[in-house]
Amino acid sequence: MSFILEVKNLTKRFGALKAVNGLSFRVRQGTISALIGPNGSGKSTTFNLITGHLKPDSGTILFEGHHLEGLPAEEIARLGIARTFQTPQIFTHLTVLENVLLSVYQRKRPGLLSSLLRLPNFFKKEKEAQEEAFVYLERFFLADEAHRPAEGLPLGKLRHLELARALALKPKLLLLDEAASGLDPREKIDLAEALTSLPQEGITLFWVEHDLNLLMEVAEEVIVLDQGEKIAEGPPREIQRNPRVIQVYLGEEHA
Ligand SMILES: Nc1ncnc2c1ncn2[C@@H]1O[C@H](COP(=O)(O)OP(=O)(O)OP(=O)(O)O)[C@@H](O)[C@H]1O
Repeated sequence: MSFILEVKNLTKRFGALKAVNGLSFRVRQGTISALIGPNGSGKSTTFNLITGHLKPDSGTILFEGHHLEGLPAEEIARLGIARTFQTPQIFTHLTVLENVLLSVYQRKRPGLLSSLLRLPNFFKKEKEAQEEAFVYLERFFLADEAHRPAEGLPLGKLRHLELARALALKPKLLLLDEAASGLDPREKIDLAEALTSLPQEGITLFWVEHDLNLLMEVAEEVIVLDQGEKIAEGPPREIQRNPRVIQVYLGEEHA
């Protein structure tokens, strides 16, 4: 199996702090891989470097052989990387359906002229886009809420909506930044069920999550960070009994 993402010697400093320090790892295509570590260990910074929201000081990031370092976030998204955020990024003044439609349009980029003139082709494309958006809404249990404003949705629904938006971009790699945070146990199970089938559809998941029990259930490979450095990597069963990982997490509990 090939690697969809290869990170080598990645470093990001904020002043004197090395938030990510000489980090190297690879993510296999078609898997669920997890990135874990205590608070402040560099997980979100790593995600931000991969998606172009931050520029690395040094190191390389290869996505399907393309160098990502230095590329703008929009270009990286176009190559096939989508993400979700710790705080869901939703257009609250738009309806649930419109939020997902934006992603569908972003991918399809219908001809501007045909949209402006509302040519017959425009209405056909509009209908197709709506049908497509509903596929994602149904997948994340949002079809009944399609026409209500996103504002006021409970957190669980907002997380689902953000996932629907991300998947409507048809990414090859989806980075999940605490997608289960704030969800109740039932919602977490629904979320895990909706996400674990994605690798069979060719979508690779790279997942940061504080709920380690959830990740250990779904991930095939786990990378562990501490103070910006990789301290362990391997299948969940090995990671759970790795003395260094246990020490770091015990240290966090007693902090
Ligand atoms: N924009 C920034 N400016 C300055 N320091 C930052 C910035 N972003 C992150 N940091 C610092 O870099 C370190 C790594 O932060 P990061 O958010 O990547 O960790 P994390 O593992 O995602 O943490 P958490 O689990 O709490 O979300 C922390 O010490 C943090 O305070």
